[in-house]
Parts: sequence; C-alpha cells; structure tokens
Amino acid sequence: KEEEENTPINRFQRYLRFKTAHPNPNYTPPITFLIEQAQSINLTSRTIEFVSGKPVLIITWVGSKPKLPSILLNSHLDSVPAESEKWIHHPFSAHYSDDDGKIYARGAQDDKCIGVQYLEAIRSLKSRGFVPIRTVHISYVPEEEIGGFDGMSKFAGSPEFMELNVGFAMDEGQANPGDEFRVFYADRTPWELVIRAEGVPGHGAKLYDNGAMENLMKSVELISKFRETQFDFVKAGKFANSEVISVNPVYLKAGTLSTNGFVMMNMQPSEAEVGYDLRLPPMADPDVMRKRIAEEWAPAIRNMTYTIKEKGMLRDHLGRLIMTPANDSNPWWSIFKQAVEATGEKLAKPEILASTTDARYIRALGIPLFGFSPMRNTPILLHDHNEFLKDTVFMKGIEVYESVISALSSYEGVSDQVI
Ligand code: MET
Ligand SMILES: [Zn+2]
Ligand SMILES: [Zn+2]
Repeated sequence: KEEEENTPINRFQRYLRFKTAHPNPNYTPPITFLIEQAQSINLTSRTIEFVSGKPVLIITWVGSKPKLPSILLNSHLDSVPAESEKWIHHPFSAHYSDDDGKIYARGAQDDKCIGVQYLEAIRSLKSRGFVPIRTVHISYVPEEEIGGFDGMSKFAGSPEFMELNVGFAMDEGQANPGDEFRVFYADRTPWELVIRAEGVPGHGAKLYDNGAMENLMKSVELISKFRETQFDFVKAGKFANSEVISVNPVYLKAGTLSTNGFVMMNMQPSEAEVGYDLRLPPMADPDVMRKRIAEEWAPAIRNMTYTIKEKGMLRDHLGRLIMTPANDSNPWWSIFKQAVEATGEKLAKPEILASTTDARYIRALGIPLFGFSPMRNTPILLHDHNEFLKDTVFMKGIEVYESVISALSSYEGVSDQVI
C-alpha cells in the first residue's frame, strides 16, 4: 500500500479525484495538492487570483540562464460535468485495475494527465541531475471549459504573464486511436450563434404566412443544408473535421406557456429561438459567415434577429492568423519533433484542433505554441462517458515529456523573436 502511494500512477489518481467538474469546480484542494508536489521536488510556486475563487497556479523551475525567454507548460484544472450513473466506474473514483491497466475518471484525458505528467517528467529529470538552461514554468488555470474568460484570458493579459517572458509554450492536444502522437498548431474559433424569429401569433389550426415558428424553421433547414455541405467535404475525405465550419444546434426555445407551465398546444407562438455552436477554422472568412447569417439565416425581411458571441479571435492584433508554424522555419518545431522521435515515437502530420483550448490566448500574443497530449493507441473520450487512460500510455507520456522538456529548456538559440 505504502509503495502504491509513491507511484506516478497513484499521484495521477489523487489528482483525478478532486471534484473540479462544472458547474461547481472547487479549485482549492487540487492547488494545495499541486503545491505539495512542487515542494517535494524543490520547485517554487505561486497562486494569483485574477477573479476571486478562480486561482491560477504557476510552478517554476529556474534555469541556469534565467534571462533567456522561458518555456511554459499549461493545463486546465477544470473539467466538464459527468453523468455518474452512466459510467461503469464512478467518474471521481479514478478506478484503476491491474487487469487492463485502465484508469477511469473525468479528466483522465482532458486534461489532468498532462498536468501530472509535466511534474513527473521534471521529477525524473531532477533525479538524474538535469539542469535546464531556460526557466520552465508550469501553469494550472481555471475555467477553460467555459471559455477561459476568468482564467487564461485574464492571465495572458496580465503583467505577471509578461514577466514570465515566455518564448515557447505547450498546451493540451488530443488522443489518437492510431500509433502516432498528434500535435496541433492552431485551434478553431468558437461562435455562439442565437437566432430569433418574431411574428404574429395565431390559432393552432390556422395556416398563415410569417409566423415566428415557420420563419425559424426555414432558417433551421437552411443551416442544416449548410452543415451537410461542410460535412460532405469531411465524409469525402477532402478536409479534416477541423478544416471545415461546423454548426451544430444546441437548443431550441419556443411555445406559449399557459399559467400552469404547460405549452398551449393550440397556439402558434409570437417568438421562437435557436442556439448553435459554430466553429470556424483559422482560414475561414468571418465576413462571409457574418453576411450569410445576416442575409440568409436571420434575414430582417422575415422578422428575424441574431446575436453572435465570438468566444475567440481569428487574427492577432497585427492581423495575422493565429497559428504556429509547424515546419523547420520554426526552430521550436524541429526541437519538439526531434525530442519526441528520440523516444522511439512518431508524430502524426500536424493538425488544426477541431475544438478550442486556452492556447488561443497565448498564440494571440505572438508566442509559438503546440497542442500536445501524448496519448496514442487510445480512443478519443474527452467529454464522453467512461473517459479513461491506460497506465502504460500515461507512463510513456512522462518519458516523452522528459525528452521534450529537456530539449526545449536546453535550447540556447537566438531565434526567440516573437513569430
Ligand atoms: C468555447 S471555449 C472552449 C471550451 C472547450 N474546450 C470547447 O472546445 O468546447
Ligand atoms: Zn481540455
Ligand atoms: Zn474539454
């Protein structure tokens, strides 16, 4: 038992058991745990609360040339909710069986694995006497799953972040069912699209034009057609999921309520509303999208209005697409790739991530960043039931990070210009 308590797997289980799932993440216990871990390997840590109750933790390993731009390894503390009754093991038990080696927990893949692997890799490098040239910072941020506004967005915009003098960063990626590790050089940008229709109400038995529901349904059909054309490119193998525009309905709201809370079934309502999760790849033209929404999906001539909440940006303040070059023009790419390959592993072709991470706030500052979660031969289970990671995959990830962190922190080159 005592032996078990000192293994990397056990430390991973302990981190997984903290309830940091929305809607009520409690960030204090995992931060206390991480600070203890940092102290056990003589790393310094500090916590900053940009928003009360939503702390950011920064753990630091000072390099021998601390004036060189640093390396930042980021992960988020929070996770999405889990419907425990639909799991085979409780999502916060971090159930681990020696038989199949699977560790079940919400956050096992997204993204508590990397949060622990960063520290375990450093623990191992330290035990071997490795000394970094560049300073390495590890950040743990809250609120990623709800957009990062009270987390990484505030952190990346702070003087404290500027002082870290970050030259290169890494953040979460995604699992691969195949043999290679995946790496991501950009994210898609999320838009929350809400479309509303208004019209005259009418008797449920009456056929008439320009009712709110009828007008909203017309738009829903048009949007479904657009969704289909995008999906067809994916199905035909022309583009990856992350290279097209996705638009998925997430709620519908309509109906006239009677006093007891039931919908009046004989009443065509005067208002109706639909909400979509829309994601744009970096190369998409947002103006074309806005025009399509204004003219086709929510035209004023059909008494429709809309709002778009852009939860990210496509370009940085200099008007450049927010992407990190994943080729030899970027020295960090070469160092990263070689470091992964030095462990006997292979990298898949660099990709755009279909979803969205806090990486966008760091890349927007002009800092090169790759998304990477070293999970291969692993089904993609983020936000799904029965999220798990195998012990062997977790342990291999530590070895890969040892190689990556030692290579990145040893780079003395001058190519530190913000790209
Ligand atoms: C909407 S901001 C990003 C939150 C989450 N990571 C997602 O991709 O949905
Ligand atoms: Zn994540
Ligand atoms: Zn997630």
